[in-house]
Amino acid sequence: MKLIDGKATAEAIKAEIAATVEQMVAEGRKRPHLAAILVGHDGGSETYVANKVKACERCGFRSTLIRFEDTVEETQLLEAIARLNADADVDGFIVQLPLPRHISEQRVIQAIDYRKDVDGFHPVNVGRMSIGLPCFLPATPAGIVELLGRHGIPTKGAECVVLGRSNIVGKPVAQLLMQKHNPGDCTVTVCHSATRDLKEHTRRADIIIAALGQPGFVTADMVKPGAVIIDVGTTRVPDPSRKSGFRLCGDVDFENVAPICSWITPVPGGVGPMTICSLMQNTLLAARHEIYD
Ligand SMILES: Nc1nc(=O)c2c([nH]1)NC[C@@H]1CN(c3ccc(C(=O)N[C@@H](CCC(=O)O)C(=O)O)cc3)C=[N+]21
Ligand SMILES: [Mg+2]
Repeated sequence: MKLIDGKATAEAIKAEIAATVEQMVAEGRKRPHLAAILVGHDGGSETYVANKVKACERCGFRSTLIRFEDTVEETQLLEAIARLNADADVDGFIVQLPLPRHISEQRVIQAIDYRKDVDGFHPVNVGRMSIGLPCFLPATPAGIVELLGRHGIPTKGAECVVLGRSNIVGKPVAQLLMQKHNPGDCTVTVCHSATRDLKEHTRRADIIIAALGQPGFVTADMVKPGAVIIDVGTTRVPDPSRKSGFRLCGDVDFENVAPICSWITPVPGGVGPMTICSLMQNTLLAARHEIYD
């Protein structure tokens, strides 16, 4: 079994980005600028946004964090988005999800100028991705594809089973892996809560992408020996023995699955750091106007 070190891969990519940024600055151009809107004080969201701010520093980007209480009205959020859309210094921004129930995530996402939508969640970017046009790719799927590519994991003709059908991971990663890309050219099956005989599918898979948010869901009996396992889960499970009071749990029973597979991503230190890194790559693309004018 070989471990896919997402943390080290992300560090290497951020070093490449930082070098590009210093070159831009030396040429007299402005630093890329990423903004984030954070609503409320959800522990996970706080951590992710803090990691994004840290990654911006590492890449030489400017970053701005805009906070709202979870009682914020949708109109106030839409106003903040309109200001970021109009701010010429901001190259890209994200609105951290999930949002409180009284706010429509779709209305919020659609208010973002798709040319600054570095999360790749706007319907224009989703649509362009699905027909293979240049666009901002969603960060987690892009990070997964990058991990496969940088580790030389063959995908052409591979049977790939995706567990989960969310708009931010399951659906887009299935799209990317079935396209005529390298990495790509997989035969993709998307499984979800209504799938019958799940094990029938997973046992055939050369690559399993677990993105359903259920700790330890993928067990050894579901995995073909030699398969590649990508674990997208990051559930916080209470753990009194930790100072934080919790530990991060992936969707894969790592202890029992790792010995039988060829490659596996750990949690933490696998897909999570790559997600952040893809966001930095998108912000650089936005600042350089490489996708939209
Ligand atoms: N608009 C929006 N865009 C997102 O990209 C987005 C989002 N909303 N909402 C939530 C999910 C989740 N997500 C993660 C980011 C970093 C880690 C990450 O850095 N994980 C570290 C550990 C972090 C920790 O210690 O908790 C790791 O796996 O090693 C994980 C998950 C981005 N998301
Ligand atoms: Mg909501």
